[in-house]
Amino acid sequence: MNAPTSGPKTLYDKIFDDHVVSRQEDGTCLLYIDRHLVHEVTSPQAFEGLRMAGRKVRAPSKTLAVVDHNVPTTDRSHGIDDPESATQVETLAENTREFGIEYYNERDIRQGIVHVIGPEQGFTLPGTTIVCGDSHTSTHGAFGALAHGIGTSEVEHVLATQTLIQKKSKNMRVTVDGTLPEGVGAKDVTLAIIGSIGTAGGTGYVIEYAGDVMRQLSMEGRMTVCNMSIEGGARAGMVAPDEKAFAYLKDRPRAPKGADWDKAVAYWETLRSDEGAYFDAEVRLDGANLPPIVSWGTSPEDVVSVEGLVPDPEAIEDAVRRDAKKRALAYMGLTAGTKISDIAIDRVFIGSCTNGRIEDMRQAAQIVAGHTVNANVKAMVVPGSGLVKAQAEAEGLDKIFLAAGFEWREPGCSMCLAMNADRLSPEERCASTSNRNFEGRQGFKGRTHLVSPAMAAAAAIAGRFVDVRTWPRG
Ligand SMILES: CC(C)[C@H](C(=O)O)[C@@H](O)C(=O)O
Ligand code: SF4
Repeated sequence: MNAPTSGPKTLYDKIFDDHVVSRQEDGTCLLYIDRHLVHEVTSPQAFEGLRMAGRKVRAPSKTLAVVDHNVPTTDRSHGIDDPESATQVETLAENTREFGIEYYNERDIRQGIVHVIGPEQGFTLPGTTIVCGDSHTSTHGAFGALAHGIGTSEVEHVLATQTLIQKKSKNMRVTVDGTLPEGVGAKDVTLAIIGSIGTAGGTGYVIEYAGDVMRQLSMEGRMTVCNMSIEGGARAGMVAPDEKAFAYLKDRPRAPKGADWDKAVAYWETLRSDEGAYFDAEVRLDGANLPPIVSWGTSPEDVVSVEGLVPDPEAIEDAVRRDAKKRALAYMGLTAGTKISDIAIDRVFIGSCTNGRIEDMRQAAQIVAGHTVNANVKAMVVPGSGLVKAQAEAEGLDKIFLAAGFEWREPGCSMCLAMNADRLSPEERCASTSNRNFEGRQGFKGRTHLVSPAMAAAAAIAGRFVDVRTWPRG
C-alpha cells in the first residue's frame, strides 16, 4: 500500500509521491515540506526546542508566521491591553525576529487567520505540501495542495529540517453532483457531508472533492469545504486545481511571476486524478436537493435541514450513541421535536477560517441590507484578514452591517474559539459560521449552532433560524 503507486494515480498519490525524500520498508516516509505556516499557539515550545538544541530554521523563506488566535478584535492600534494576549503575541514577534521568519503582526494589514492569509498571499500553491500546527490547515487543499495540521513537536521538526515523517493515507473521493439551489452554499455542502459520513467517517483518508458542485464553487467555497475535512476525521481534503484556482493566485505577492508563472501553470494542469485511479472509498451527494443546514448538537455531525426538527435520541438503537446525543441535547438546552425555525438565538458570529472571506462577507451583507438586527440578538462580523476587511470596506459592506446593528471587528479567530475576549456567556445560543460546536468551544456552557454566512445573517435579523431560500419571507 505504501510503495510508490504505479499505474493511474490520484491527485493525492501524485503530490505525496513527488515529495518523498526517503521511504522505509514499513511505509514510513520522510516528506519534503514546501510551505510552513506558523501561529502563536502551537509554536512557542517548538522555537524553544530549536534554541535549546542550538539549531536554526532550515528554510526561513518557506515559513510564514502570523498572529490570529489570541489577538483582540477591538482596536489594537495602540497595543494590546490584555497582558496574556500581549505576551503570546510578543513571544511570536521575538521568535520570528530571532529566527529570521517573515511575520505579520497585529498592526499589519496582511494579518489575519492563518488559513485566510496563506492563499491570499499566494503562499499556498497547487502541488505543494503545506503544514501548520493547526488542524484546519486542510483549508489549503482547495488549491490542490496536500495540506494538513501537525503537532508542536512536528512544528519543531519542520522548522529544523523542512521535512516531516508521514505514512500515506488512503484515498477517498467525495463527489457532489448537480447544481446547488439558490441560498444553499459551500457550508451546507460540508455540513451535509459530515452529517452523512460522521465525524470519524474520514479517519485514515485524504479526501478528494469532485463533481459539478465542486467545480461550480468559487475558491472561497472550496476552502470552506476543505476546511471542514478535519471535522469529518480526514487527514486532509483537496480539490484538483483549475482555471479558478489559477485566476485566484495570479499576481498574488508570493505567487510565481512571468515565465515562472507559465511553467507553474503547465505543471499545475497535470494535478488531477488520472482516469481509472483507485479510491479506497467513494461517497456521493446530490447537491441539487440540499437544503440550508443547521447543527443542533455538540458535534459537527449533528446536523439537520432548516426545515427539520430537533431529532429524538430515543430513536437511536446504540445505547452509547443514544446517551451521547441525549447529553448533547441537554447541553444545548433543546427538546426533541422542536422545529429548527422555532429556536431563538442570542448571538451571531460571522467569521473564522471557515467563513471569514470576502465572498462570505458579501453573502451575509446581501441578506442584511435594509434590515435591522433583532432586538434580542448581539451580532458581530469579524473579517478573516486585514485585506478581507479592506476589500469589504471598499465595497461598502461594513456600512451595511453597521447600519443594521452588527459590530464590525478587526481580523482574528475571535469567537470561533474562546481564546480571546470574544466569547459566549453560559447558555447563550449562537448562530455561528465557524466549524466546531463542541461543549465550551465558544465560551463556558455556550451553545453553538453551525450555519452558513447567509443563514447566520438571516438569523441575526429574525432572532431565530429562518430558511434563506425564501428570504426575506423566511
Ligand atoms: C489552537 C489550534 C491548535 C486549534 C487547532 O489546531 O485547530 C484551533 O485553531 C482550533 O480551531 O481549535
Ligand atoms: S478561526 Fe477557528 S478553526 Fe480557524 S484557526 Fe482560528 S480557532 Fe482554529
